[in-house]
Amino acid sequence: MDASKSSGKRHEVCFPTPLSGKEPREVSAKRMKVNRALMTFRNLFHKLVHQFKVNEPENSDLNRKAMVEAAVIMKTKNQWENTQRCVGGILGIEIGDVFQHWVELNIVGLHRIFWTRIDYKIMSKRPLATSIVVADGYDNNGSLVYVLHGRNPTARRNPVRGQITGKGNLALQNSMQAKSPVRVILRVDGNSDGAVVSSNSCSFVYDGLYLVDSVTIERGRDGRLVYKFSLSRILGQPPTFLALKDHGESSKQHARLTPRKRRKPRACAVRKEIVRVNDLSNGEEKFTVRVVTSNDCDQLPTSFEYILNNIYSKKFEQATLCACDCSDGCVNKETCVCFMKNGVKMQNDSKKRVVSPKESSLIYECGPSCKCSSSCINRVSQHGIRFQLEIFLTELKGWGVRTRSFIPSGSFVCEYIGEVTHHKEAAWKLDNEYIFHMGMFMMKLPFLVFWTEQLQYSFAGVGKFSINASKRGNVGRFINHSCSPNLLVKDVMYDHNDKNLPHKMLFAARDIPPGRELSYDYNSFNGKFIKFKFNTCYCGSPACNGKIYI
Ligand SMILES: C[S@@+](CC[C@H](N)C(=O)[O-])C[C@H]1O[C@@H](n2cnc3c(N)ncnc32)[C@H](O)[C@@H]1O
Repeated sequence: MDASKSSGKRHEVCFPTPLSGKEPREVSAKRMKVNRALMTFRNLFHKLVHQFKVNEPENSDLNRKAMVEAAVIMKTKNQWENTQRCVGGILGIEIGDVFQHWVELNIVGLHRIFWTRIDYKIMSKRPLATSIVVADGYDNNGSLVYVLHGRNPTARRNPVRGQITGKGNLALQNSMQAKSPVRVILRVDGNSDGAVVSSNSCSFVYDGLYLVDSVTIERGRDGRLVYKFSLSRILGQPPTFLALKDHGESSKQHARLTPRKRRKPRACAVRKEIVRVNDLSNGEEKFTVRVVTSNDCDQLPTSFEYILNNIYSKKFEQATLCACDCSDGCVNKETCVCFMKNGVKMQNDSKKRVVSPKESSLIYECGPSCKCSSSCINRVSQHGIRFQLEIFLTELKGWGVRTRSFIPSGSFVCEYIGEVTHHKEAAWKLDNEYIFHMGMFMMKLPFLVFWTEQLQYSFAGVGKFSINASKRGNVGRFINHSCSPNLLVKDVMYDHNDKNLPHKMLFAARDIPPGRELSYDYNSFNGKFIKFKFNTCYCGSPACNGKIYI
């Protein structure tokens, strides 16, 4: 029975949301808060899991326990964001954002209710749906179908035929009648093999605002009522990270995205793109680096030699780094001398991720002089790229790089590789777009004796060396600048001991969904350029300061 006939029309205009009228700065400030809350949660969660593993090795439900406890601790410290329930978009959260655990949805205010699929707000004494978590699928018309089960047939007070019961179901029906937008969060299956990562092998992706078009009520085989809500995505919203799939992509994790399996390509998705080069690295990288352009453009990047390691000028003396003699894969961080140099804060977890990318600017990894094997857990960024990356033509910034896989926050993405040269001999005075200036490590000064090496490093200035990737380089040379970047640059030492020549490693500053352009901040100290002259920045971020230093 159709409780409400759909008009059949797609909804063209976005409904007023809490975001309308907000200043771009307010939006980006809130986004930073949301990201900070997520980072705090993940650090706390990892710490608690570790603690529980030691104290309760028998407990098989440690992850869930740690998750709930971390969320409760944050709640008592008022560290949750967007704590008021509201209808529409949520400040600081963008379409395509990925969440690793259900409680993360609660902490950032996207879906305030725990473990229940429909969240609602009471308005004028009636429940109105605010958000739903969906794991169902799409029908042949491209509408999202959301199936809910009603009462047990043996229950005494069975509802009158056709009547909707349950607050959540009622809320969705009310949203349909009021034409009120509902946030849709897709539950995506995945496991931790480098694609979609989550401790409970599923993630959650914010897919934007939808309208409830219709509801049908049927009786299931077991006699229970089955409510089938049909929803359509409000047009005019950015395409989600599944746009790549709409164009015939068949990457490993796309196949796992159950909610969109049967979805038809949409008119608003990205233009048709053609793979021009299958692997720019010619098989050198572990994952292909392909080049794509739209079908009406056959441009290719200007030629350069793809290299996997920096090329140093012979003049540089590179003292040997002190090495560890661990035989346990460096799991004991208190005995590994390389790990110890990173200070008390742990730099990576067992999934080979930097736990908190913001913590330290200088990271020591084990290297060729160490006794440990190349699979030791303190060798995170020296084995090349770990995700499928793609070079594509941006509208205003020339070539750019985007990811084809989900990149979890804190993961190593790639190194900025090229020819390491002294400023005197570098071509940076010319119009060279591919120069990365290195920082300078301050030598220990008598009045700074109490400073740790890390602290001194943070106050270092611009150094004498730069990485020139104009003739030789890797995928890193194509990564553009953004004033709200999703990558962070870290200095990593592993094969030599000259702190003026660290490896410039790029790590994910947050979860990065497939299809998203990668960017870092050229204008920061550990960015690409010295502040000599600037061009107009086209990063398009609400926080854009309009300038990119070159
Ligand atoms: C290292 S290259 C990045 C790859 C480059 N887009 C290309 O086509 O090869 C740096 C150059 O990219 C351009 N670029 C990077 N980010 C930009 C931004 N946000 N706005 C404008 N231009 C940008 C500038 O021309 C800059 O000198």
